[in-house]
Amino acid sequence: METRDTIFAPATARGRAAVSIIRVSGPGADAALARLCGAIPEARRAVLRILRGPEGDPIDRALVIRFEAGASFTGENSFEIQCHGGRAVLAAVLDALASCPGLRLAEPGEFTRRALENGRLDLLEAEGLADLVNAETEGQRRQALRAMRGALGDQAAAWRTSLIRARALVEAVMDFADEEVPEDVGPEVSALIDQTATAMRLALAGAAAAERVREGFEVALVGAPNAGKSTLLNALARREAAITSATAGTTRDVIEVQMDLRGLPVTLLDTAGLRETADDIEAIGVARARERADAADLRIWLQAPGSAGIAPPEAWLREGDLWLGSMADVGDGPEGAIPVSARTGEGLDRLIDRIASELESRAAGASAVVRARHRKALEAGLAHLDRATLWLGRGEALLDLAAEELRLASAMLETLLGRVDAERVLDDIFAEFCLGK
Ligand SMILES: Nc1nc2c(c(=O)[nH]1)N(C=O)[C@@H](CNc1ccc(C(=O)N[C@@H](CCC(=O)O)C(=O)O)cc1)CN2
Ligand SMILES: Nc1nc2c(ncn2[C@@H]2O[C@H](COP(=O)(O)OP(=O)(O)OP(=O)(O)O)[C@@H](O)[C@H]2O)c(=O)[nH]1
Ligand SMILES: [Mg+2]
Repeated sequence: METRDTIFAPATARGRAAVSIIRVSGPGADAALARLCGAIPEARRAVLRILRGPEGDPIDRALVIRFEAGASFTGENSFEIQCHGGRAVLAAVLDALASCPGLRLAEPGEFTRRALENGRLDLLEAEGLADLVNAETEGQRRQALRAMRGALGDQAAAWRTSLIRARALVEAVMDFADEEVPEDVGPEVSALIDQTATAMRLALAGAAAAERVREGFEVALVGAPNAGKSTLLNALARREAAITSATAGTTRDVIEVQMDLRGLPVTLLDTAGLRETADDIEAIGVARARERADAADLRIWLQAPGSAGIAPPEAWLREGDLWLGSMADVGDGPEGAIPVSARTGEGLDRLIDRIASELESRAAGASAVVRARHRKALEAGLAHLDRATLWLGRGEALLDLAAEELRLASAMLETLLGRVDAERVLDDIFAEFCLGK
């Protein structure tokens, strides 16, 4: 086996902090540890040591934990330094590590990549781990934790087992083609394929919602100029994110504000007021407003009092979209619209409740298929299963084609689990990781 580099990196964010954690992993870990703090401590036990630089000069008094190969996050010999936070201490510890022979700074995600290569976790779990570190809301945290604990991996492994059995049965029939086949395996093969396909379809049905929870829902504020969209955005964001004015046509660019609505990640979009306009720049803004609102998960149409003529276009409001009577402090809005005043705060809580419960009901349908990569692998797998079923219905001469489709369907599940041609996806996935992860 090739000898690997020993890698190190801060595992905590840089900057002023009480404590910083630095990770070191690889065959040279023990030697580096001895150089930095003398005797090698017992494994998995926090010990307090004076860390020393290459000239023996003290750097810090820090906690050190050593992990042995086979019982560490990466699977390799490794150790952690929990030193005082702050730039100078961190820089000095990193310098001391860099001066150890064979040690180099890790690339983002490299510790997890080694954990994966050493079989400590699979690709789906590594992706879940990345999502957990990136999670900003409760909903994202819960979904990522499920993924990290193997939610989709367990299902995919079970589906793969069923498909391998189905293929073995088909191949047995092929091998016995000239002889008497012991029993009719057709019903069992069909049942295995149908059950697997049904379960995969169910998982796919929840993919869109799961991807939304991972990436965030988009909610667009739309309406005529001066309907109060930007003022409402600012009130919901609790900061002056957008310019507001009594001049119609103030907003041109789409303004995005990230929010946490009851644990769900939401990007709220403020858009240009919709109208026919001779102003070229405003017209671009209006086109962008239409485009983004159309693509958003939810549209909130604002209508100010006395603007009866500018109701939302029929085609616009889709199921779950909301219609607001804005500036409720000034006067009544149209019949059926939810009264809201960004000025007095009237109706804002109710509005947030309505948006949150609409998105919650969508998020409730989320499956473990949280990434486009997973969705595509399952879609491809299902297409192979459909073709397998087709060949199976065409008689014994085409059984080899069915067996091949079953093999390809299992291969898609292996891709999902990262067991085959993972290299290509690994670079993409680990590029999103933080340094030190
Ligand atoms: N200080 C510190 N905190 C941390 C981590 C870390 O590496 N260091 N983690 C890192 O991301 C997370 C915890 N995850 C970990 C996962 C596996 C192992 C580990 O040593 N696994 C061994 C032994 C398992 C056991 O004792 O049960 C193994 O899998 O063989 C350690 C941490 C979050 N908190
Ligand atoms: N009284 C009252 N005035 C409001 C309210 N919301 C907005 N306004 C006023 O209405 C005017 C237009 O508000 P904006 O938020 O800029 O309207 P907009 O929909 O973003 O307009 P465009 O960007 O031009 O499309 C401003 O003068 C706001 O102060 C409200 O709830 N009550
Ligand atoms: Mg505006």
